[in-house]
Amino acid sequence: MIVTLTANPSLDRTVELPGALARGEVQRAVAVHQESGGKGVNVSRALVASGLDTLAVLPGADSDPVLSGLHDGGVPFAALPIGQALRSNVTLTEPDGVTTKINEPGPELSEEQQEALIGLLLERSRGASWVVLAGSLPPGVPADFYATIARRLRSTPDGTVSPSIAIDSSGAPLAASLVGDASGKPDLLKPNAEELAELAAAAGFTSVSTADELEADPAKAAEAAAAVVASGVGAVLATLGSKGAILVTADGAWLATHPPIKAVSTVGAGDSALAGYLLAATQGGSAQDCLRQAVAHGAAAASLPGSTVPAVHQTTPNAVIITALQKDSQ
Ligand SMILES: Nc1ncnc2c1ncn2[C@@H]1O[C@H](COP(=O)(O)OP(=O)(O)O)[C@@H](O)[C@H]1O
Ligand SMILES: O=P(O)(O)OC[C@H]1O[C@](O)(COP(=O)(O)O)[C@@H](O)[C@@H]1O
Repeated sequence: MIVTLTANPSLDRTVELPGALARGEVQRAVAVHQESGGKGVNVSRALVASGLDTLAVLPGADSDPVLSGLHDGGVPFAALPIGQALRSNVTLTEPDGVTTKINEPGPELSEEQQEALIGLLLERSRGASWVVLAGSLPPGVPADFYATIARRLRSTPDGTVSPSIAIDSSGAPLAASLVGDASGKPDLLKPNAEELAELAAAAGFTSVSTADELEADPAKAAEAAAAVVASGVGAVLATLGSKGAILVTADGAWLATHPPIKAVSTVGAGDSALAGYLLAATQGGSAQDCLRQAVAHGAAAASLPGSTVPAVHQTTPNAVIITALQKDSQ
């Protein structure tokens, strides 16, 4: 089973615009899509779509629309009531595929609620193969929340095998995943190009590049990711938007590309890519198999409206081309 934690879930509203976004003008939406979202929630939704065993752990009341959506969508979840409504995030999509996202901060979690959420996750993660810690942290939660959880997941007093840990976040919580001893560091990090640029800087990679440069130059992205792996992370799956993704481990570095698609909405594409990776990993796939399925899932998600996640049969892994890269860090 793959357990996901979304500390800051959201009701994702995607508004399709008839043309380019016109600031300061009134525009009429062509269509609106609404989905339960947040990074871990999306990973669980994508895994359910492909028939995998998963559980989404999150805060929220049973009556909250995010939880009702999970219930209606057949996504198993365990929720901690927090006495506050979850947030709504809005995405504006333009016909040429450009998306603009506005993410709310979300409800504050008290120290007691944070501890209760960790307790719920630890209890429900027993026997899990992977635990995914994903998304931004709500107000009040310290940046090292994921590192603390990773340590606690790995301190199994009865000697049972602890799950592999994946982290997909941004900003301070992402940088905090590189700090401290090995027990707080993830087996897998899933940054996008912007987050890889932040991570590489945090890992002390001196020839830091911008997100645009990393997307345009996969070899450079692999160098940046190798610096992150050298700091004690098991593997880095860095997604590079329409350029595909790279995977860097201690054993090698690879680039995966997919033939061009018509991008409809990229919301949830990164989360779908992570789900594709985990799908292949739990089926015993090699590093290259995992990367291939990640990019197949990401491309399929980007071609679907709103934050719709693809099932594996909607993906085209055979169309993905894998190339080996040099991964020498500085
Ligand atoms: N415009 C696009 N065309 C084709 N594939 C895309 C596009 N945008 C995203 N993808 C796919 O989705 C994956 C994740 O997208 P990316 O934008 O890098 O992540 P995130 O959603 O986390 O910011 C990419 O690796 C790629 O497979
Ligand atoms: O927690 P954050 O960083 O605010 O991100 C949450 C948002 O990201 C999403 O999970 C989509 O993520 P990706 O586009 O990176 O796959 C949305 O469902 C959600 O609204």
